[in-house]
Amino acid sequence: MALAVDRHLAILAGISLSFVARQNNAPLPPGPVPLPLLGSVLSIDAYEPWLTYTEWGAVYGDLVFVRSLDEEMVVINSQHIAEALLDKRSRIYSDRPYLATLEPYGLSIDFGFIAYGDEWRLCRRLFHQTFRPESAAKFRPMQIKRAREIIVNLVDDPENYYDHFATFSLSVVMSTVYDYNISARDDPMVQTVIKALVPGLTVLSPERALMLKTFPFLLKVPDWCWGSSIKRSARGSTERINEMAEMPFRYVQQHMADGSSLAQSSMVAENLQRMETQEEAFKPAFENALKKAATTAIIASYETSAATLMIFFLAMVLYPEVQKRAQAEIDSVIGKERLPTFEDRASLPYIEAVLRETWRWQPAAPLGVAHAASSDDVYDGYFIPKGAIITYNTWGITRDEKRYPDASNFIPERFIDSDGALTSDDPAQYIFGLGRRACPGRYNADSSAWAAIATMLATLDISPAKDDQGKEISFTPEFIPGLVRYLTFFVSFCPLVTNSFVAPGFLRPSLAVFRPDLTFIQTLWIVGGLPSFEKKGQFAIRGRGDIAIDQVILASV
Ligand code: HEM
Repeated sequence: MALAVDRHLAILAGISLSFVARQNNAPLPPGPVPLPLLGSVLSIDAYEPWLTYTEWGAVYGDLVFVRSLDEEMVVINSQHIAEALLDKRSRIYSDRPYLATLEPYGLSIDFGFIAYGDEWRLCRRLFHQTFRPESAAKFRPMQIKRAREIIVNLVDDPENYYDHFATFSLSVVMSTVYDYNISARDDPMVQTVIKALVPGLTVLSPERALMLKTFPFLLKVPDWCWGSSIKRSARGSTERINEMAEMPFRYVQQHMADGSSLAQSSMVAENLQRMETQEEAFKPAFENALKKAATTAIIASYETSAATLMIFFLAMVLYPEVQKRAQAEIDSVIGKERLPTFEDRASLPYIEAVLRETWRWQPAAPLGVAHAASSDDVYDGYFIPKGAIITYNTWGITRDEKRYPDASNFIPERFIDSDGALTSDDPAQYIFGLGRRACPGRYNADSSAWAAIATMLATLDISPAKDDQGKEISFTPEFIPGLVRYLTFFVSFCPLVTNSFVAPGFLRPSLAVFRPDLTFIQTLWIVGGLPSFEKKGQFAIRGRGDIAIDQVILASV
């Protein structure tokens, strides 16, 4: 009943907003001709909007103007223009689009989605101190240790590979931010995170964002009144998210108060020590920003890192010759007596090329995170209006056939020149976004992905599973759309019995709230038509030899 009411209100909201007339007559970038009221909303591929934007790029060029209902959007289809606007004019292009649901549901704790301003600046500065390249390097031994734990978990429980990738993402970030070691099963801190994010994010959707934007009074109606379900669910979500932010924070404070050596080198501990020397008046704002930066790290890293490892797994199954070549490089450079460490990285160019191709082939965030123009601008003769959503089509860049011939295939060799050295083209330069809002966790993300990929290649053979007759089970990879894109049949359904942060199946419809390029109509389409989660294919994982697996197990104890 509540859902039906919400949907009706959402439709009303959409219609009323679409009557808002645009006053500006200045020339805009070329783009599809909008329908009255609806704009181009019905022409955009609801599952994979980046495909539509890429097609429009071929027709209209690298800068495309799109109107969807009341929203104005500029799609950037080339790295060159992205650099020119997001980076060189970052003063104008560093804001985020307004999402009416963020604040009421407690999700403004994620500074990745808040407006460009002083609070964002402080959060980002705190975050950067821990995650900038020089500081991030000190976490590498921990990342290697965690990567080896993936192998132990995979050998122990190969079916739930997704959970092991999720546990890896979470264990790396919890160590970095709180110096907290998560336990293998039923960890209380992980349960708190799950409790906060599963229901918290599931109740969110662009429908509600649009509804609250149009009918903000819904947050004020008394509890007994019709339409109050939004207010109550918002309140519950905020409470759970606050607990998720507070619990690990208190853990660090307690260890510091006990004088324990634990938590001395984490992001939170280091900054709490710094805070001691600050003026009293500044301390509350500083502590608040620190909590935001810490919680953002958890939210931002978990999904992206796990999704990347799934893409790598898929590539190894579909391209066995790549897997063999990568293993041969490890065997010849490192041998079979020990496992890869970061000291080996420079001597393993093919592994590096595999990582680059993993970033490029199926980018985890195909449209990045939308920016917003904070003032009017003119670029290359085109007018970009203040408030326009600026969508950077990362996917389109990865599919540029001039730069990446045979772009839909996984070919690490494209990053190796004729002398066997790496080329200067590194997709990490664009898949993490650009400008002042570019991903500040990218060095950590890059090291985590390298550690996991190199360790898995050194120790495991990954192949398609076989049926009872010994025939390989064929499958067609399917993805769940969202801010982060996931393979469907990898998805495990039961996050609460393991340490995985939250199953992507639960998260998907809700995270769409952070995709302001998706309107509520598209979201209904997606939510109504999510592919089933039945496992359509399963992978076989085998150790590459007892020595390697033994080493992993010993090293991770
Ligand atoms: C596979 C890994 C990852 C990918 C592909 C990725 C990608 C991105 C992208 C595309 C953005 C938006 C950039 C923009 O607005 O232009 C972003 C933002 C962000 N990422 Fe990542 N990310 C990854 C991992 C991580 C990790 C591990 C962390 C933290 C440890 C992290 C923290 C953040 C934060 C805090 C923001 C918001 C920045 C801001 O708004 O100022 N990310 N990421």
